[in-house]
Amino acid sequence: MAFLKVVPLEKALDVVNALPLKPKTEDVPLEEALGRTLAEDVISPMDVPPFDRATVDGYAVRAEDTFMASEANPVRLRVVGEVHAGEAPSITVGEGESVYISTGAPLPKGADAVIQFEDVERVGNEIIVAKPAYPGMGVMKKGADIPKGKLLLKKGTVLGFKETALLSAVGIARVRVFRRPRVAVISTGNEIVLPGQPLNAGQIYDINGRAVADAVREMGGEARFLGIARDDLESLKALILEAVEWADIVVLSGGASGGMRDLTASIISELGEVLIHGIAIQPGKPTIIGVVKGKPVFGLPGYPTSCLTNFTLLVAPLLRRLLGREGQVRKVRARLKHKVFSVKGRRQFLPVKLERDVAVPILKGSGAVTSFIDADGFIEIPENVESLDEGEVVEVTLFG
Ligand SMILES: Nc1nc2c(c(=O)[nH]1)N[C@H]1C(S)=C(S)[C@@H](COP(=O)(O)OP(=O)(O)OC[C@H]3O[C@@H](n4cnc5c(N)ncnc54)[C@H](O)[C@@H]3O)O[C@H]1N2
Ligand code: MOO
Repeated sequence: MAFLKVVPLEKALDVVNALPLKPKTEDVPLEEALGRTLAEDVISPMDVPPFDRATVDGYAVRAEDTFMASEANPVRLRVVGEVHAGEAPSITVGEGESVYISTGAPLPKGADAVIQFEDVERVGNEIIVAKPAYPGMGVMKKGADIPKGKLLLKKGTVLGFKETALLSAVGIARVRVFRRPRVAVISTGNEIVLPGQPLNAGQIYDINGRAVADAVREMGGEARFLGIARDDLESLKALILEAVEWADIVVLSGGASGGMRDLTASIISELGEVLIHGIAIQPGKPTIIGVVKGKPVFGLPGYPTSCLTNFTLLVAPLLRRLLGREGQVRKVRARLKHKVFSVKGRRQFLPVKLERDVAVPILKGSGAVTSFIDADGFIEIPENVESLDEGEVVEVTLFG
């Protein structure tokens, strides 16, 4: 077991990458697919529209019958029937004929255009056409919207309302998606109280429990907040054991004082194995990565900004792997608003706010929750770099 034997971030990421977690997939009904990630490409099984369809209410005609039509010499066409949306017309439009058609109805055989009713004069059983129609006028061709066989959505796509609309259009009722990774979340500390309860002297509200659980949900995972473990061995042990029964990943945060971090680490090593205890990063040095009953258990620092930065660095990649979204990290380039100094020997992840293409460093420190909340992302300052200059181009990794 490695008690606070600080390792470089690369080593910690290697350990995370080597964790034996594989994405699982499941079929879900379309009405439950919103926010899920596609586990396979979706090809259109049909043409949309499935038939040549009138786009206006009017008269289906053979365009060539109207080519000579003009105000001076209008063409008269006999109306030989009607076709409405939802019907399958058996009627055929012959030379000199037309059929009344409503928007959305299939074009009858023989016809190749629809003239909207405003543009003709109906006299008894005839229409008077004073302007030529052209083939395809007033018609949406079969497959013009979505052709059969088209690649509609790629594996790894997160389904939003546009995507579920597209799936509806082609009649797909079930989709294969990645199973939501299950993350159990535990806060620790005698001073931590759930919002809604009164604060006694020395107490503060739990931020990390809510934040980690909701970050997991926002990413598409399933989170269960198991509560706050008091700083005693048995209470924490019981919660970790409960967590590994259900979860794919367990995330703990905090623990009053350095002593508690050791307590968390010794419980993990008693129940399983501690793989990492201490990473040369700022914030987030006192981070633990362990395994209990085959499930990864992360012990993140108590400071909310440290906790959430390390969630982003270590836990989020694992969630992306399970969600089939590897590599979907958004980065932008920006210019640093002013000079900043860094901690030597630790790689620093400095929260920044973006104002157009300018990155404004947030210097409240990891003890402030607003360091994280006000930030749009963070910049990375290598261990051997002590400062970055005003105007320097930096790469900002965006949160969320
Ligand atoms: N002597 C030293 N003290 C500290 C050092 C150090 O190097 N030497 N490092 C500081 C840094 S950096 C961090 S990060 C923290 C890490 O401490 P722990 O991970 O053991 O966490 P705690 O001590 O429990 O908590 C730190 C801080 O965060 C608050 N906290 C904890 N959990 C929550 C929660 N769920 N929601 C909101 N806030 C939480 C807790 O009350 C503490 O104020 O250690 C520093 N000290
Ligand atoms: O290690 Mo603490 O997480 O620097 O803020």
